[in-house]
Amino acid sequence: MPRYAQLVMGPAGSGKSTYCSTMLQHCEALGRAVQVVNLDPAAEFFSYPVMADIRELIEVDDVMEDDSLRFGPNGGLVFCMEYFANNFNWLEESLGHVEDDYILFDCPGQIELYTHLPVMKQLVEQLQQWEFRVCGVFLVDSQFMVESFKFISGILAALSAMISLEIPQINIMTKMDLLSKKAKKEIEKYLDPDMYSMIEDSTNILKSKMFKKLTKSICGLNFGLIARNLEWGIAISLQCGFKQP
Ligand SMILES: Nc1nc2c(ncn2[C@@H]2O[C@H](COP(=O)(O)OP(=O)(O)OP(=O)(O)O)[C@@H](O)[C@H]2O)c(=O)[nH]1
Repeated sequence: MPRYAQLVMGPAGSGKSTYCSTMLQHCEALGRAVQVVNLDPAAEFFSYPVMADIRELIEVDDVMEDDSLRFGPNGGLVFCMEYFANNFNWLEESLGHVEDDYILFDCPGQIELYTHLPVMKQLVEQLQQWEFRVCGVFLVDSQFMVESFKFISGILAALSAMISLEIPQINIMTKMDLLSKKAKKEIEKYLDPDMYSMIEDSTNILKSKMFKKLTKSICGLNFGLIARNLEWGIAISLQCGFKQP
């Protein structure tokens, strides 16, 4: 039997841990066994039980306090993730070998891990060798997607993770409950975007002529097709128990 894994990715604060905790509750309610692994060596708090926690292997604080390394928070995180990549046997031991596993990996928020550093790709390959079918779940805070140029930057981040990891990926807009009624309506157009009308939106909002021109040329690329192929979904906030403020 194959095993299944979701890599839950996205910028800092986009809702990765909340997604994992909500999925766990949701699957429990459906009677499906799902486990969560924390892969963020800088995590301070999460509200779900973990089957494994990277902080048992290495923690950012320890790396930053090490006088011979002298890393700041970002360098420290990259160091931790490289250390993790050299010690996948820790993960193998922690996961054990139960058939029909379904595991959510709560990943760190540093975007460079998904766009150009090799560690997440190495993790994907390792999981595949252990017979996991791996899927990416890329979260973006919907509040950062309500304007066209922000949407374009969101799809570029998601696209770059998808290309670098080469796995099926679902892209999710989170925190919908925090949007105003108007913004919620607005955001629907991003589910099936028409980049030509977005060019108009962006050029009305942006003040700098150069930035307008750049946004226009980016929209002019075949972004409509890319955005549609990325298949955005919306995290159902009510799953998380959040209420409209
Ligand atoms: N209102 C609302 N708040 C949310 C939602 N999802 C997450 N949050 C809040 O957003 C904050 C960040 O959420 P996390 O789940 O910790 O985000 P993360 O991506 O794991 O954060 P990092 O691990 O720091 O990268 C927390 O205060 C959450 O309670 C949502 O759908 N609605």
